[in-house]
Parts: sequence; structure tokens; C-alpha cells
Amino acid sequence: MYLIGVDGGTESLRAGVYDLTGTLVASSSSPYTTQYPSPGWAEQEPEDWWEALGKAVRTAVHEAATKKGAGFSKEHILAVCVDTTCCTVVALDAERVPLRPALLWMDMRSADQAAAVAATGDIALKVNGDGQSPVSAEWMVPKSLWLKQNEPEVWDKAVTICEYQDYINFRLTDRMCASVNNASVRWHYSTARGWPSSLLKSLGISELLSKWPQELLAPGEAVGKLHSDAAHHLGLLEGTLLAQGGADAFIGMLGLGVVKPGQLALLTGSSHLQLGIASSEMHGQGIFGTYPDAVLPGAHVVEGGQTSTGSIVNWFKRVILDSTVEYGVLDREASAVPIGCEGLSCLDHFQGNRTPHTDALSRGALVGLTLKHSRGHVFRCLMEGIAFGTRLILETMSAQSYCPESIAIAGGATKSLLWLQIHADVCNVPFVLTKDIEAPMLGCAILASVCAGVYPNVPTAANAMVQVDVVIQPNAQAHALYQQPYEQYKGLYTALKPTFHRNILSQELAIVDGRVNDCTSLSLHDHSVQRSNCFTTAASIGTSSPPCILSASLLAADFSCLSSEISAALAAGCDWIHIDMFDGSYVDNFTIGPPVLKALRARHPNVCFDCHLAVKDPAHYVKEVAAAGASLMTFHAEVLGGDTKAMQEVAGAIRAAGMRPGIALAPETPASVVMQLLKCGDVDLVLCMTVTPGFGGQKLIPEVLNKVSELRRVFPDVNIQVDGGINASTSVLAVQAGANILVAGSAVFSPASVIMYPTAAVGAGCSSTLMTAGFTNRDVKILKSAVDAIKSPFFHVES
Ligand SMILES: O=C(CO)[C@H](O)[C@H](O)COP(=O)(O)O
Repeated sequence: MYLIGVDGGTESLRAGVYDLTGTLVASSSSPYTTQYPSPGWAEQEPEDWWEALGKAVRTAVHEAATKKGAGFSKEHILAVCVDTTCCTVVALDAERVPLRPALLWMDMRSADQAAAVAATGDIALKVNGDGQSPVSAEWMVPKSLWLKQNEPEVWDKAVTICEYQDYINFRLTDRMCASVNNASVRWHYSTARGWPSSLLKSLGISELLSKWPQELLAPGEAVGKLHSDAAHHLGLLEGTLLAQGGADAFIGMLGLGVVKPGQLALLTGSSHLQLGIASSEMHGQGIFGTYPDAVLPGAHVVEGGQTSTGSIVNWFKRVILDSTVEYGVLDREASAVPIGCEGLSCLDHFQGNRTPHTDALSRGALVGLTLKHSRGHVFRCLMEGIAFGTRLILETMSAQSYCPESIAIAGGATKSLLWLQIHADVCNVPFVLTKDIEAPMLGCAILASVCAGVYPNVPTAANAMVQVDVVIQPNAQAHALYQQPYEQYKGLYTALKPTFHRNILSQELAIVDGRVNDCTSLSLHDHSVQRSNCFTTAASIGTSSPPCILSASLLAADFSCLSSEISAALAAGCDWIHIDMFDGSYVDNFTIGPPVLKALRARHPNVCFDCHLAVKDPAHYVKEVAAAGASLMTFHAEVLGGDTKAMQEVAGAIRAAGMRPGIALAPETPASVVMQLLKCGDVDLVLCMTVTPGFGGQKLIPEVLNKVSELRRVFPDVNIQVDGGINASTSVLAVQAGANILVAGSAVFSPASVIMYPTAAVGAGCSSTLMTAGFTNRDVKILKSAVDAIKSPFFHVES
């Protein structure tokens, strides 16, 4: 008797025919293509998956028949099970026909929507680092929200929003159902808490609940039987049983025999994925999950990940060396190098860090290079750095009392015995190598066997079908020798993070709309920006210098028509809109709150809203302000008593919610209070209040400019903002002192410099008048001359 496991991967679909002991009899693979319509986007055609499925299964079955002769026939196939890539999202019409290409898991177009999901602070986000880590744009809810916001016609016609997995199962059986596995690990569903209704409600996308498949089946449950067309397409018999699958990597856990608490699967390829089984629920910063019942009833899955691992090794061989150099040769050279590579360290964040830092702006590094170091040193140091990244993930899990007793490893890293031993020694855990390296496909065969009743449950089936090849034991002496290089590795991220964050900002600044910024384009550039890339809105005075920005303070605008006031300020050349959100407690003025911001964001989707919160408890407002649409959130050092750790925590929460963090200092607060924060790159901006915070129209306190100069001396590339009493005369002093972001309220909006017309008085002849839906219309020409005067020092400053 036989079983068929199918693994629908990113680039191809593989089908395998297995016997009941888990031995692979025959297999076949069929590729499909991915389209990349825009940077960061990735799409696939569902019809291509269907074609690949038919081809691969037919070929594998044919090969099995050839090999086994009379011992094999289609009647001997007990069940089929398919896994697929996860959060590959398909929109189907009422006839269950795709309305557009599928958004592949790696498609990153929904980054803004992911930040909005994180900003809700919903209970369902416990699986995202206990609600403290960002939500990935890969996941189901951000992608669905993107569809709703950007393709409303598709959204309205979509009767079903589902996964690659669900689409294939539907084509095979006519039953539309989802897998508990996919829903638990990427849809914010939980068998404990149910559907994420409150999350979807906060996002205004409650209808997704009725678009998702209404039935959920656990991995291994029977989806149904192949109907005649499907059977014909696969070259199998009508009525063959189909078992529910799930996300490829998670089903791969089963194919590695990871079925008991304390076991962990390490799936390696271009990235590393750590998936462990825990006996109870746990959450913590830096880990994903746990997902209850996601692969096995009663078990909780904890997840960690390294974005680039095999891809780094491959990059070194392909780009730095020569593709013809064999890995075996590099392995031999690396094995002659002592542990720790004689002081050479590698930070493995070549594509950012997924866990535990969850930092998309982090980058890779080789540190400690000397002329003595050889090619073998560099190759070994890459392997060690990646293994250190795995150890850091295990250490983060162990902070939640999860310590794996063994790690079953699959994928590319298993091809190097040296690298396997490095992993085992660094992590001080035995590494288990199984005979079948196609873990997801075997995982599917295991699920098919349970569905067909061959084995009573998944653990029993896995014990019978997964064969251990070799166990690599850690060497205690080597583990001890890795301690010092590991500590060195951990220090790299802390030391380099400020540089990485600043560099990325500089790169963002260097190009706006494909052209390099310079001051002369100040009045020309447009205001369409990504909220998270607000610094790109301003022109730079040089690629390594921070940008020059004028932020118009709404405190001096006409509150009866804020939206048109914003339009007028932008049309006149202001770069950002400064919103003073005061709580009437920290300062004696009660101003604008999140509901107003939300209404303004709806009218101005792309502008940078630079929000200054003079409030007693900034942490309390982070999620609300983010959800309302702030780009930047600046809070006061004084309200946290200048405590660096407390400020770092609030700044971290602001960043995790998808905004840029800024720190504000009242006029009397010294620069020393924020030195550490700026050194570590925890905030993207420091605001030096040049008046006592509270009210517009005050005179600039000149002593504050000494603080600005002091900060600029220490931090040549930090964003320094000044606010209060900034006008055409004081802006020169502020810029000379080192400020690069000016906030001006009265000088932009004051009636003395701007003529305001009642709407009725605006005639057809007033071509330069900005016509808006508001009650007040401003003469943009006059507003612009006020703005140009405030901005004039930007044109003369030396970089
Ligand atoms: O934060 C503020 C007051 O606390 C205002 O943003 C600031 O004072 C700007 O107003 P003006 O340019 O009129 O001085």
C-alpha cells in the first residue's frame, strides 16, 4: 500500500509516492513561475499550481509503477495530502474562479497595512512577540486589508479569500475548507480564542470573516474524495482520499519526527526556521507563537526565524568567490580554521533580522578582519555567525522556559558535516539528521497515513515513518570555546544598530521619486510619501547629512477647517504637518486628539504627520496614535524622569507600531538626558523645544540654541527639530546652530503674513487661490512667500 505526499513550495511543486514505512518510492517535481510586478511584490497564477500538481503526481505515479511493476497499482494508493506555501492569498469569485493572481507569501506590498494591524494592540497579536513585535506584511490580514484598500472592485467581488492550500483542496474535492494549521500560524486564528473578530473590527474589515472558508479542518482530517476530473488530472482513481495539509514548514516538522514537547525542527534553506513543540502556551518578545493545536492536537508551536542563512553562504560563493569553487573545498579550508576564526565575527542580518530583534533595518557585517584572514576564515565565520543567530533564538525561547532537548534538521545546511557540527557545538544540543531530506513531503505522507487509518495518530505514524540517520552530539569542549565568540557576536547588533538605522535613513533621503535630493528642489518635490518613510519628504543638504524640513504646526491653523489648512500649507511648500497633541495635564493646553488625526489621515493619506505628544503617559497613547495615522510620534523625556531604559521602551513600542520615534526636551532640560538614546539609535529625531511647550505665538528662547549646537557637535547626522517662535529671522539662527527640522505655526498660518478670503469672495480670476472643500481659502502665493522666507537658510547652509 502507498501514500502520496505533495509539497507545494515557492518555486516548484514536488510529489512523492511513499510506502507505509515512510520510504520514498518515486518522486517528481514541476516548476512554476513568479511574477514581480513592482519591487517587493510577488504573484503566482493558481492555474499554474494546478497544472504543476497534475504533472508532478502523474509522473511520480508512473515512475513508482515502473519501479515496482506488478507490486504497484492505483488501487494501492490509500490517500493523498498536499501542503503549500503559507499566506499565499487567493481571491475567488462566486464561481470560485480566481479574480487576480495570488499574492505570494513573500509579497511585501502590505507593509503599511501590517503596521496598522500591529497598532490595534488586539489580543490576537500575542503571537507576534507578545504584542511587542511588528506584524509581518507576509501575513493574511495585512494582505487582505491591502486588497480591500487598493483593489475594492476585486474585494467586493471576492466571495472567498483563502490560501493556495484551500484552493488546491477545493479543486480536488469541491469542498472549500481551510487548515487549522494555516489559520493558526498566519491568520491570527486560535483554537483557544477563536477567530480574530475584534482585530478585524478594529481594522474595519469584519467582512473578511465571511470571506474566509467557513470550515476548518486539522492536519490529517479527511477533506473528501477526489472527484472524477481531479482524479483524471492526477492520474489516480476517483474516490481516492484527500487529507488536510497545512503550511509547508510546519508540516515539515512531522516529516522530521518532531511530535513531542521539547523537540524542535530546524528547516534550513535560504533562511533558517526554528519550530518547536511546547506543552503549554507561552508568549514573549522576540518569539512568535505559541500557536495552539497548529500541527498536533494539544501541542503548542513556538517559532523563530533567521531571514538570511543559506543565502549568505551562497552569496559568498557566487558573488565574492567564483561559482565554480566547490562547497567541499571551502568546507575543508574552513575546518582548518580554529573556533572563533581568530577574532573574525559575522553578523548574519544580511536581509534584516526576523527574530529575536525583528529589525528590517539591520544589516550584515564582517568585523575584525586582518590581513592574516584567509578565504577559509571568512567562510567559517559566516557559518559560525549563522549558528550564533540560531543560538540567540534558542536563548530567547529559553527565557520563556522552552529549552529543546534535540533539534531535527532538514534542508541545505545538512549537506555540510562541518556546519552541522558547528550548529550542535554552538547550541550545545544534539542535532538529529533523518534519512528523508524532503521533510514537508514526508510530513504530508504521514498525515495521509493517519487519514487512511493506517496509524491511529500522527505521533505513532511519525515514529513509524521517520527514520533517523545520524545524531550529531555536541562537543562540550568546543561549546566552551564558542562562548567568547558568541558574546562578541551578540555585541555586534547592539554596536552596529545605530549605524544601520542611520545609513538606511540616509539612503531613504538620497532618493525621492528616483532623483537625488538637493536643496534647490525644495519647492518642487511632491508630498506623496510612505508614512514610514517620512524622512524622504524633505530635501537633503548632502547624502550624509540629515534632511532640511519645514513642519507646519497646526496649532496656529484655523481649527474650523484643518484639512484645507493642511492642503494650503503643503501647496505652499511645507514638508510635514506638525500636530501638537496635548493632554491638558503635562502642559496647560488641551489640543488635538487621535480622532481628529484619524479624520485628517483619511483626507491626506500620504502626508507625514509629525505628532508631538506633550502628555504625561505617552506609552498609553502609542497604539491609538498609530492607528489614527501618525507618521512620527515624539514624546517628552521629562515625563519619564529622563530614565533611558523607560524612554527606550516607549521608543521601541512606537517603532513596533509602525511610526518613527522622536524624543522632546523642554527648554530647561539638558542634552545629556538623551545622549545615550541618540547613541543607540533608539529615536529618529530629537525635538528641542525653543519655547515653553503649550501655546503658539511665543518668543524663541535663544539659550536653547546652545543645546542644539551641543547635540549637533556630538551627532552630525541626527535629526534635530526646533519648535516655538520660529520665523524668517529665527530660522537662520536655528539652522546655524545645527537644527535641520523647523516647526513653525504662527509664521506660516498667522493672519499677519497670510490673507484669508471667505469662500464666497474667491472668484474665477483668483487662479493662484487654492480651492478646497474647507470654509477658508488662503492665497497660496502669499502663504508660499512666508514659507520660502522661513526656509531660506536651508539654501545657504554649508554641508
Ligand atoms: O509646540 C508648540 C507649542 O507648545 C507649537 O508647535 C509651537 O509653539 C509653534 O508655534 P509658533 O510657531 O506659533 O511659535
